[in-house]
Amino acid sequence: MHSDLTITDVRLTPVLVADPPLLNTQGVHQPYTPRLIVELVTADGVTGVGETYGDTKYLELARPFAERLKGRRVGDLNGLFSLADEVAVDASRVRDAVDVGGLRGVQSADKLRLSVLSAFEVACLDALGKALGLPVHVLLGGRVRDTVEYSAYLFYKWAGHPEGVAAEPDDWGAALDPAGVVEQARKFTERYGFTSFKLKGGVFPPDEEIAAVRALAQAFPGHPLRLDPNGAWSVETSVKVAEELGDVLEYLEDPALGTAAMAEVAARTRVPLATNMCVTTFAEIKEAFTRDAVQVVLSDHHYWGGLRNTQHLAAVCRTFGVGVSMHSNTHLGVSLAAMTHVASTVPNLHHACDSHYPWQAEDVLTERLTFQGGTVAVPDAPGLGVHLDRDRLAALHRRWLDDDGSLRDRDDAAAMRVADPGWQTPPTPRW
Ligand SMILES: O=C([O-])C(=O)C[C@H](O)[C@@H](O)C(=O)[O-]
Ligand SMILES: [Mg+2]
Repeated sequence: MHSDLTITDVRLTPVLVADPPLLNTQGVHQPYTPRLIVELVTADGVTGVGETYGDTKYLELARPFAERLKGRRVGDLNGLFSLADEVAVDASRVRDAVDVGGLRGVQSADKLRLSVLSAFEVACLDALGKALGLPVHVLLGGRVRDTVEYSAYLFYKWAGHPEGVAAEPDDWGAALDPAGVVEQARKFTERYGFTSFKLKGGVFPPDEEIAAVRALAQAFPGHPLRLDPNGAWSVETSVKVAEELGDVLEYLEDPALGTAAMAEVAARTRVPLATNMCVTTFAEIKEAFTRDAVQVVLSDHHYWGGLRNTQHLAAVCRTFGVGVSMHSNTHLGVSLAAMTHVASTVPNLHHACDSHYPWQAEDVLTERLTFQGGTVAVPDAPGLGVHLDRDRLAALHRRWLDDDGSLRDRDDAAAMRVADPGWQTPPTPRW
């Protein structure tokens, strides 16, 4: 085959995607969330697509990265890492604190770079797969399962965004107590067939969240349950919750903030601890694994630096007897396809992956990916196996263009201030 896989054009399309009023410990989701769609075009006219965070700090890096990509080949995946190193990160973008709108550990320049690189890596793999007539999972070594299991990602939520805020309505209703959480879980099972459940916690005092998980355990006996307060609890509170829910939890996710606190909790409970906050980079693995601070790492190909880095992470976890699964943040179908391809290739993936996708009624694809029995079938068409719907992409981009800038950077605390003007990001531990 003599196809010319040189990248001749790169298109960056920031979009704003409708998001329901989902609550977390920092605040509430904005009515629209920024995402970035990346397209690479090769000399032969093959287009590859990727997706990542769309906030300004990612766009700032994606633009120079895109310029540097032109003239390179889509198969040069290793070269992406040296290219990323060349892109300067504005120091003001890197704060020694948990991300204001993503709850995915401490921000660093490298993590920002990797979060951008990952979209280009996925787009390269998509283009390569299309050019070769092979699905992305084959380029990653081949799938070891035909379907990938996802869990129902339950959130406390309001019925709607605050009055006066422009937003798309949703049909999920409010969920602010145990009965509301169980009802939401039932909708998830009816609509998508999910059989395991994760509740986003850190929103209400721990006793209320314990009651919600107990109610889930009663409504869905024997089903895997997780609770994730995003580091909102002290070590003592974490241990207490672990004791009270030890008989029903598959794992407790990031009960306390940071490796030291997680190690202390882990030493005092038999409930496995999972994280997408204290192990978010390769550099954080050694200390966490040495201290036995976490038993499951939730990879996220966006900030771990792509699909191949996710496989590397899984191999490290396997070596150390640590479990692996996948974290998610608000995302569209391009990312769900990428997650599904890589998850299908990881032999040691024994927990259902997270996905926000059911919360996103909007997408940029001609055909949405579907969950059946809580699983997504691994696409076998060339590349990611998805196609962009240009009209939808243009409409979501138009929304981004029309925004006055207030929604272009996700900030859950700012969104909460619309309803509660005195709201500040709560200090941790909150309880
Ligand atoms: O597992 C997690 O920590 C997440 O999914 C982080 C997200 O930011 C979640 O808290 C959210 O969407 O509010
Ligand atoms: Mg989490």
